[in-house]
Amino acid sequence: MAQRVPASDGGSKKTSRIRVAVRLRPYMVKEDEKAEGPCVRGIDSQNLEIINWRNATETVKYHFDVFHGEQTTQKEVFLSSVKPILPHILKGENASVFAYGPTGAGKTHTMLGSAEQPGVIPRAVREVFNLVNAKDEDEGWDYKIGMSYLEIYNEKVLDLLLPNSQDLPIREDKDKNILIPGLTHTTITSFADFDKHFVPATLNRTTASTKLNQRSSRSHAILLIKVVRTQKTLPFRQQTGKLYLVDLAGSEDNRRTGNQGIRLKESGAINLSLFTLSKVVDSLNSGTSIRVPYRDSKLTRLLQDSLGGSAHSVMITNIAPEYKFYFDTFSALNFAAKSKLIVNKPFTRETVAMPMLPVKRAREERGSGGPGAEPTKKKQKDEKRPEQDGSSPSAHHHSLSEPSVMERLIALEKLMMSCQDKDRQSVLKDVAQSRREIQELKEKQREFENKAMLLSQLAEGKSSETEEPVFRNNSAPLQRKQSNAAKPKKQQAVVQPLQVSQVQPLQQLAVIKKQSVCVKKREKKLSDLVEPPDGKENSEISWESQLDTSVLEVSRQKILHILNSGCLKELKGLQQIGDKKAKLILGWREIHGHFTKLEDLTRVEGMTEKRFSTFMKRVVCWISLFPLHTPPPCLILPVLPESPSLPAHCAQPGQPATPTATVSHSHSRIRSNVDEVFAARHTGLDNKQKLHFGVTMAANMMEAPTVWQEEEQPSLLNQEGSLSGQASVPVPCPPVTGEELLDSGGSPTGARSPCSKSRGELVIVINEKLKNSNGIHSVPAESLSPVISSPPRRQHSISYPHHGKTRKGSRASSIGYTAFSPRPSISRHSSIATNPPLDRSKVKDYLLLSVLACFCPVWPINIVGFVYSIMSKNSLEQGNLDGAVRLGRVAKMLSVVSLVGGTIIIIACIVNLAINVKT
Ligand SMILES: Nc1ncnc2c1ncn2[C@@H]1O[C@H](COP(=O)(O)OP(=O)(O)OP(=O)(O)O)[C@@H](O)[C@H]1O
Repeated sequence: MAQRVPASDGGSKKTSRIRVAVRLRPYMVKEDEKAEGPCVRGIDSQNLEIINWRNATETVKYHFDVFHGEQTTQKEVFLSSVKPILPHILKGENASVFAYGPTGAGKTHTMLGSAEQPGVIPRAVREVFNLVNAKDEDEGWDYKIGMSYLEIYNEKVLDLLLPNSQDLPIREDKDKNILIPGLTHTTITSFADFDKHFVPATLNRTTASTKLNQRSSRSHAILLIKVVRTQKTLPFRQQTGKLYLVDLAGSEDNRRTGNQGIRLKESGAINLSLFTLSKVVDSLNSGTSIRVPYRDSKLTRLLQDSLGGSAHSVMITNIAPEYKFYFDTFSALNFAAKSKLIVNKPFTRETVAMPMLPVKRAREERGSGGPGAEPTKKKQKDEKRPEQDGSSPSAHHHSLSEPSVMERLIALEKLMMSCQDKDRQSVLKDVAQSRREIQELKEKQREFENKAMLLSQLAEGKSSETEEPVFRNNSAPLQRKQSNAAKPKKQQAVVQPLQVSQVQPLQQLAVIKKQSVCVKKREKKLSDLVEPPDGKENSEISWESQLDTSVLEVSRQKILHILNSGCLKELKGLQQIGDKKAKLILGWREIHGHFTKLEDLTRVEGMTEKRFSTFMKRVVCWISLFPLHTPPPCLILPVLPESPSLPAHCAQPGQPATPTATVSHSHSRIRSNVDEVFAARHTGLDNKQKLHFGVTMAANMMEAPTVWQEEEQPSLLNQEGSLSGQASVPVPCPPVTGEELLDSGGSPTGARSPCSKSRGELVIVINEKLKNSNGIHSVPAESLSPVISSPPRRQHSISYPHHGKTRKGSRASSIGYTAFSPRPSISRHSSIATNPPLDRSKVKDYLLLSVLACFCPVWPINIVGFVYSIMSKNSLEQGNLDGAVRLGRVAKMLSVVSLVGGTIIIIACIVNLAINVKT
């Protein structure tokens, strides 16, 4: 969550008055200067005077922060007015520079300038890069710079980086931060990079010629430069500073501009927004007004932060010396004079990029039915305390956990996460190497934790039985066995982030379920837990407790990852997140930086606690079952010492014996990669039931192995933590049948229908090739149940019992996508898998054809065709290729019909005419 850290000076809360500079442009026509002389002139570097229109023998004097005379260069303006505020944005504070003044007074010249005389914008951006580059590496911060560019034209917010963009909405979050969901934000790495994006975007800005300015800006342009700096080490603080560079459109007297038609309309919008700006300034100055009318125009809404907000602001008021501009100049100076009284309250926007410790602890606390919110808060405070004083026992935990180790682990984890994108060969190498390193680090970490526990026990005088260590061990049960000889209660230690990594999915699934819950779960059905039949939502505990914390944590981190780095489309792919919410999330990110924890989502507009909890239920379940960025769902088959039989409570009356595969192994773990698992055929299932079906089956798959763990707790590891000897691998039947599924209440006895009678059939595809870098062997598919087939890798097998055939498609890793599909339905999933992505080049443009058709006398068919072709074009621009193709087809059809029909009509007319002429 973004925090407001007061930008303090010497401990006192800092306020910053808007700095107002006035710049007088030189005469454009030298003759004017000679003929009438200027109506305004500078007295010194801060004062100027203008002729009093009531009495021409008097002048009115003004005092500003800076006065730039006609001879002032662009560089001087930048150095004295703009450069001083730029360092603030590197500290997570906001800054804004806006040019104000009548049309033709030199605002664009000041802000943009020319190639020979670059203005504030290029100089400021270059300076930001200079400041970042000058930062010492040893300071320990990473800097990232990005840009957005928009214009407000006729009260529409348009993205200048995305030509032909639509009007974008302006939103405000709970913390009064203004955000524009959907606005393009581009990362820039150098000034040249900035130039590459900025120059063409500037050409997109609406300009036109008026009587007073050859190239008059018809819109307000706002360039946003965002600097995000992230600490390289724990606690990975992240500060986001924004620089707004605003070139306002000039106020216009339409009697003099000669505006008509569209120019007049533009002028009306410009004047109205500037009038609102002046009302805002008035109301801020009066100090009594209850409501500052920021919302009365888009301009003031966007500048809300800079006027009476949190930015360090500089206003450059441009004025012209000519008499014809007298009243504009006079009112601009009055506006500037009252603006300088506005006081802003800058603060640093700070987030923490990575959670320091696993969240599991919080859940454990809740699960223990213990303290409510207050004690939890207290605990959190306690956890923070060691950083400050380091005197409490828990301080030992922190100090002994050695940030450097944590950092290395996290770095390794990152490496492995990023490995997904690399070539598989190099990935395997990296992973193997990383695994070795992780193992070493884990050992080291464990040592520290043991010491930490010891110290804490000594300090608090409690036995290890009752003590709960700060770090929990979520490592795989097989590894834990080693140290579990004495079976201390919940003796858990080690490093959560590691288990997010790609190399660990099997362990994650192996510990998918707490042992005590697994049997109950068979009887109760997970579907009930995900969403109970009465429609009421279970408390968070009831569903979260069904998943292992490590899996839960991984899922949470995945969601967090998507929330923090996902594009609009990816966000929309999350359950419960529609277009609007995705945009709001993007906007929230814009303002606050990263989501530090999932609960931050509730701070996004419209995301109530209830919605959040539903969102979590669905998404966490799906992701935990089908990780998106990890390899396809894997199933760990439990390894038992000697052909163990299924525990009595797991045997189902009337159910065929659980098929068992016997495998000989001399390696540490037996691991079956269930390449893709899915169900087919859900006649009569609605979406909700399909969701239950998917979740239930997958959860059962993961649950099944732990059933045996409960009773047997087999210890197959030798000293090196590896397994030897013969092992039997029981492979469960699909644990939930279609009938069970439809009967969402479930049988109280937990008895299940035989697989053969099920309406939904689970097909497990075992990847025969699996023999991964770990030396882990797959379970041979032949030795498994008949329902388990072994198609080549990356093939998906769906069995339709009533068709008596199996359909195969190349649906590699598609389960992951299903987990993110807006409506998780298996049928949809299937369609995603079978429809290859459309090639953009295949979408044809029928605009010309439909325009031609418009000349045919078959109205309104041709007009409809024309409309369709435009819609197709729009869809293409919005990335909806499918829609574009469909609309294009209709457009083509209508246009062809129009052309053919029109041609026939024309020919008929000509023939008719010819006959008439003859007769
Ligand atoms: N300080 C200056 N020195 C030299 N030329 C200037 C200066 N200021 C403005 N000009 C020139 O005056 C003309 C009008 O300036 P500019 O377009 O920047 O005005 P503006 O305030 O942005 O007008 P509008 O609001 O209509 O866009 C331009 O040709 C510009 O080059």
